[in-house]
Amino acid sequence: MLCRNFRLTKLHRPQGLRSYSSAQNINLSDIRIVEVGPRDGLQNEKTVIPPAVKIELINRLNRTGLRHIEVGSFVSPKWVPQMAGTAEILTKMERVPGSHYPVLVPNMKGLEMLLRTLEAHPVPAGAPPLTDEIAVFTAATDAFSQANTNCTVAESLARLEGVAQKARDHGLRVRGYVSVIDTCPYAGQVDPAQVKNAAAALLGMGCYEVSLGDTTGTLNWLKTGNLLASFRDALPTHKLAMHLHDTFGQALANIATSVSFGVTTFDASVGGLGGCPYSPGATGNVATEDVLYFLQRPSLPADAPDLASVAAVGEWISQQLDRPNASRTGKALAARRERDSTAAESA
Ligand SMILES: CC(C)(COP(=O)([O-])OP(=O)([O-])OC[C@H]1O[C@@H](n2cnc3c(N)ncnc32)[C@H](O)[C@@H]1OP(=O)([O-])[O-])[C@@H](O)C(=O)NCCC(=O)NCCSC(=O)C[C@@](C)(O)CC(=O)[O-]
Repeated sequence: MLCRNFRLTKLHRPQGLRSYSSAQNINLSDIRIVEVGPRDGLQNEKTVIPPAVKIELINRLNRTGLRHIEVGSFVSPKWVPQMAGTAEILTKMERVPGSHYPVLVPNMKGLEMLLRTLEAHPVPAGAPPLTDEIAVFTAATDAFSQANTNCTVAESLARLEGVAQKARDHGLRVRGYVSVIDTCPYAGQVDPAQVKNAAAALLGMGCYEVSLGDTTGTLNWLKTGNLLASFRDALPTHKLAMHLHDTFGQALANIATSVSFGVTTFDASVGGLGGCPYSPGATGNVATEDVLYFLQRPSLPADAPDLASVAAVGEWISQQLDRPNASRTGKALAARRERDSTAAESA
């Protein structure tokens, strides 16, 4: 079990840090998971996934206690075919009051498509909206931004400013992403100042939170610490989230470092689903099951997501996609379940 309060000692300070005033006591009950499996997890799959499977995935995730689930994208189906049909998913999936179901929007056309969907499907008074949140995304490098959205970072920020304004005018919350915070598959090592500038621009246009994407999964605990330390005094930590692909198996260590810097929101993907279509070789996000196991502690809040239920969803979706379960915790729990049931049968 992790101790309730996590503090880095002097011995563990990332190199180059003389003072560590941002290391602070974190109440682990404050940690929030944004489940991105239905969007980031599925967008890279090679075979077409029927909408019914995507809807069932979201419904099952709803029942685990996860309360923030990214459910799709209003992006060009020519660029990311797997995200076609997000409007249908929004209108057919179950919604839990108080939960958030963000969808990715790259431009005004995407936002208008979402607004038309909301208008065409009014919900009864008192029922939760189809969604109350969009996510906009940019990158730290022009090269990645061009590959992902066919424009430079400056052009994407100019485009997103109007999108964020209009979304907020329609009562939608806006979350932001910055991709390639450490290494860009096209431009190499990224200057932290580029990450900081992009994140500051997103916060400046009204994003309530910016999720920092280690798209290529190259961060380690020390680099994570140095990156977050470089943002001190420039970006409000409580408005930052970490979106950590687990390509090099470092995501949990990077979460531990991020927690010590006061970051309390982490994106994760059930079963470790995913990759990024514009980051060749990148694997999925850190698995939700692994994050829950990592954070588990003796007294969990009553409404915390349930690890066993999330692991069962990870098993189910891995079978649906005919792929190995990428969550180590998920695999360990499945093996334990099998062993217990064999023992029960032979008793
Ligand atoms: C941004 C564009 C559209 C620009 O793409 P473009 O080709 O420059 O767009 P355009 O404005 O020239 O339009 C071209 C065609 O796309 C259509 N179009 C235009 N906009 C839309 C829209 N919103 N929805 C549906 N269709 C759209 C438009 O109507 C037109 O259709 P046509 O006349 O040829 O039939 C494109 O590059 C795109 O969709 N990119 C999305 C890429 C994407 O989804 N990437 C993955 C998500 S980001 C990610 O995974 C990283 C993250 C967030 O997880 C964090 C991390 O890990 O780093």
